[in-house]
Amino acid sequence: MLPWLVRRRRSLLAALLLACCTVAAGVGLLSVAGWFLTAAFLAGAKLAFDLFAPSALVRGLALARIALRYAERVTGHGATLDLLADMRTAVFGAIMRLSPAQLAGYRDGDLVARLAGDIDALDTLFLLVIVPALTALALGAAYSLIAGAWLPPAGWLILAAMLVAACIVPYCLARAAGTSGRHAQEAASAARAFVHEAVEGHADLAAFAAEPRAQARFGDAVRSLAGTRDAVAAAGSAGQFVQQLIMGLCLVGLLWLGLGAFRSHELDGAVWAGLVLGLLALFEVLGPLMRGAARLGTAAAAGARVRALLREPPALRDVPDVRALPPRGALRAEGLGYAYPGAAHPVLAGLDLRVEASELIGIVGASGCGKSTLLALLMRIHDPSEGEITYGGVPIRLAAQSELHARCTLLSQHSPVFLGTVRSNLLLGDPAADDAKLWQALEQARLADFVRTLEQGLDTWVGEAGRLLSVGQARRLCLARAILAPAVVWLLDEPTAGLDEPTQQAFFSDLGRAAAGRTVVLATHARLPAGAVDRILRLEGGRLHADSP
Ligand SMILES: Nc1ncnc2c1ncn2[C@@H]1O[C@H](COP(=O)(O)OP(=O)(O)OP(=O)(O)O)[C@@H](O)[C@H]1O
Repeated sequence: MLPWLVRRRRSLLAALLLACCTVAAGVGLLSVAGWFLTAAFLAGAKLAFDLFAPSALVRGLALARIALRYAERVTGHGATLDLLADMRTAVFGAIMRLSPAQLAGYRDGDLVARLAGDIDALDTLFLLVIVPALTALALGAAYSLIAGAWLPPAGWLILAAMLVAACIVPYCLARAAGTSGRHAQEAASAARAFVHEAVEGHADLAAFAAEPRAQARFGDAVRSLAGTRDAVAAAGSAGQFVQQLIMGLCLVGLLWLGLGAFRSHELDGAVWAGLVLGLLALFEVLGPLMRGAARLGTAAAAGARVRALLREPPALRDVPDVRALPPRGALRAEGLGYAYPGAAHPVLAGLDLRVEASELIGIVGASGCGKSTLLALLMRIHDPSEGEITYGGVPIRLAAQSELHARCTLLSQHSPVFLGTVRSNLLLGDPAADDAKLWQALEQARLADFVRTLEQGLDTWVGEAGRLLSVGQARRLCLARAILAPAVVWLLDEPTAGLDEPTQQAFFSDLGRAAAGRTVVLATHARLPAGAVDRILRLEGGRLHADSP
């Protein structure tokens, strides 16, 4: 967290300073009040005591403490929220750098857990550990000096008690609660991931009557979470107990040392009362520290999970000196080979392909023969194990990924509909598109008639993952988005899946017109009407073979 803490150092230091001032005002208030009341009582008989200055000081310190506490809370929480926002932005950026294949390695919901729960757990560190520990040490040292000036052994006693209570006890507590904290964080993340999966697969859980089993598994997950949290809370309570014990012993020590000094007339009775009450106020700072130390194990586990994500190197990086891609050009693959990690056989082996600019190519083949894999390689979602892909003569692995993705767009079987409206989903393809252009794309994707029937038209809410649309409508929405993208190469993977036969045929018949001079590589199982594409290739045995159109 150090780089983020350094970046927000001004507001964090301000929060720390305000916390020190607040505790100092509290200690001052109780010390002065204790001294004042005792001195006034002792002077009562003599009737010669200045009441005005000390009572003004007490009121001043009381008001200052309230104002400082407010300012400290506002600054401290503001700084922490900024810190959390910085971390979330960085983690989101780290997720975005990863390739789809790398992201597929994370359990559904786990990334959300890292972005939300893990980062939340880290906010413990500043407010509940760093601030109270530093405040306790700074003010403990200052108070020991003040007390030491009146009564030297009391100074040493307070210093020793603060060191033990602010450093040694929290350290031991953090160690004792570390394992339970880690388990608590893992259990919380598992429970989140479980909810995510259950919502995603709800229809299937219902269809297979698996809801009671899911319920039971979720019950186990949250019971294990409660158990680990109990252990963390128990460690925190033990820490508080030890802290109270140290505080009590220190207080008894101060009373005993003060009594000796009072009897031998080395210490004024009022000062003695002031020192005792001030010490009580000083110990207040340790309360949050014990709670924070108990949660350090959780924070450490959360930190490790976030760090692992931030440090995961992206599978695909731009080379240092990227080569510019021409605006248009032929797409070529030579000797292409690809095997999924751990697979016994390669999906593609020695595949050659040449698609001229503006050419429409259809790729057919049995399910599982590698059509989607080929399109993913052309889009550089993975790099081939063998061979080279070029666009306009430039190897795509030497080009900037952003430039390649500006040239090529992929409509895959897994293209998502995002939470939002028809319009917001379409604007992803072309953020500057006006309504006329959006309707034109909907027409080409054969979705315009349906959208016209909707009361709110383009501004109709499509729900999470397009749940308010049928599968076919969702695919057509993704297709319209691809049509809107300024890319000159369309890689279409089963674009008509979920459409009825007449609509499929109409889509293919319109494809040439919709593509309007773009290069199209279309993978499909559907029957292609005559003239829909310029050439049809069959993918078989990892290679492409000519097929009759
Ligand atoms: N992420 C993956 N990890 C491991 N193997 C994979 C992965 N994706 C696909 N495969 C395997 O690679 C092979 C080719 O899959 P691919 O999806 O490219 O075929 P396809 O021709 O598009 O199939 P379909 O027509 O059914 O969509 C299949 O045997 C599949 O099991």
